[in-house]
Amino acid sequence: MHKKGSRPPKSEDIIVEGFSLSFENRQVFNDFNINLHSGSWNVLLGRSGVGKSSLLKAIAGLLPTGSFEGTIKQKNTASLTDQISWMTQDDLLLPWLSILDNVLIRNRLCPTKKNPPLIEKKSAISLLQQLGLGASLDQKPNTLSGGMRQRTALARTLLENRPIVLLDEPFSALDAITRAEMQELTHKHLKNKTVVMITHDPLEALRLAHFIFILIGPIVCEARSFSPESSPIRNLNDPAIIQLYDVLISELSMGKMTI
Ligand SMILES: Nc1ncnc2c1ncn2[C@@H]1O[C@H](COP(=O)(O)OP(=O)(O)OP(=O)(O)O)[C@@H](O)[C@H]1O
Repeated sequence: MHKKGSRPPKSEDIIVEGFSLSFENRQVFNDFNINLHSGSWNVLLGRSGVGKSSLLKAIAGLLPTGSFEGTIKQKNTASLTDQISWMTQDDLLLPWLSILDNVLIRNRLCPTKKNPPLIEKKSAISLLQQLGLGASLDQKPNTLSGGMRQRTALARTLLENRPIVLLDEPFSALDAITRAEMQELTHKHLKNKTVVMITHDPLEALRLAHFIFILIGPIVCEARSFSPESSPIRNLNDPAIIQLYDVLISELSMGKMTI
C-alpha cells in the first residue's frame, strides 16, 4: 500500500543535505537529508521535540549562521528566504491592529515593494469572510478565540502568495468541523505551491499530503517517507488509508524521545 516517497528530483525541490544541528548538549540533527517536493504538500509528522519546528526554521533561514552545518537550497535559486511565507505555532498577531490590518501588515511594512505586489484590501476581506471572520474584521486579537486567532494568522500567510509555504500546526486550535473546512480552503488556495506542513495528527497528514515524512528519534532525527496513492483531499474511510494510518502510528511509536 505505501511506498517510498521518491520521485526524480525537480529543480524547485527544497533539498536539505548534510544538516546537523545541536542545542547546548543535545544533537537534534546529524547529517540529515530530505528532499521536499515542489508543487506538493509535504507533511512532517513526528513526536514532540524530534526537531520539526527547528527544520522549518532552518528552511526559513531563521537559524543563526554558524549554528548548523549543511545546506538547504533549491537547485537553481540563490536564496530561498524571499520565496517563503511561514505560519508559526505562535500567531504573532499585533495586538494594537484589527484583524483586517493584521492580515494587511505587509502593505504597511513594505509600502513601495513591487514584488510581491501589495495585498488588495478586497481580497483580504473576501478571504477573511471565507474563513468565517467576516463579522470580526475590526476586532483586535485580544477579543478573539484561539481558533479565530489561528484563522487570522492563516489568512495572513495565504495572502502572502509566496511559492513556498511553511505551516507549523496551522489547524491545531480548531474544532473538527472547522478544521475540515479550513483544510479544504487552504488546500484550494495553495494549489501548485510547495507546502511544508507540521502536524501532530496522522489523519490530517493522510487527508492532505502528497508526501508524508515521519521524523524519528530517539538519538537524532531520521526521516521515513510515504506517498499515499490517491490524491488529496482523501476520504479517510478508504480502507487503504486506514491501513496506512496503522503504519504511521506504528512508525511514530518507534523511538522514545529523550527530551
Ligand atoms: N532555541 C533553542 N534553544 C535550546 N534548545 C532548543 C531551541 N529550539 C529547540 N530546542 C530543542 O531542540 C529540540 C527540537 O525542538 P523542536 O521545537 O524543533 O521540536 P518539535 O519536533 O517541533 O517539537 P513540538 O512537536 O513539541 O513542537 C527540542 O529538544 C528542543 O528543546
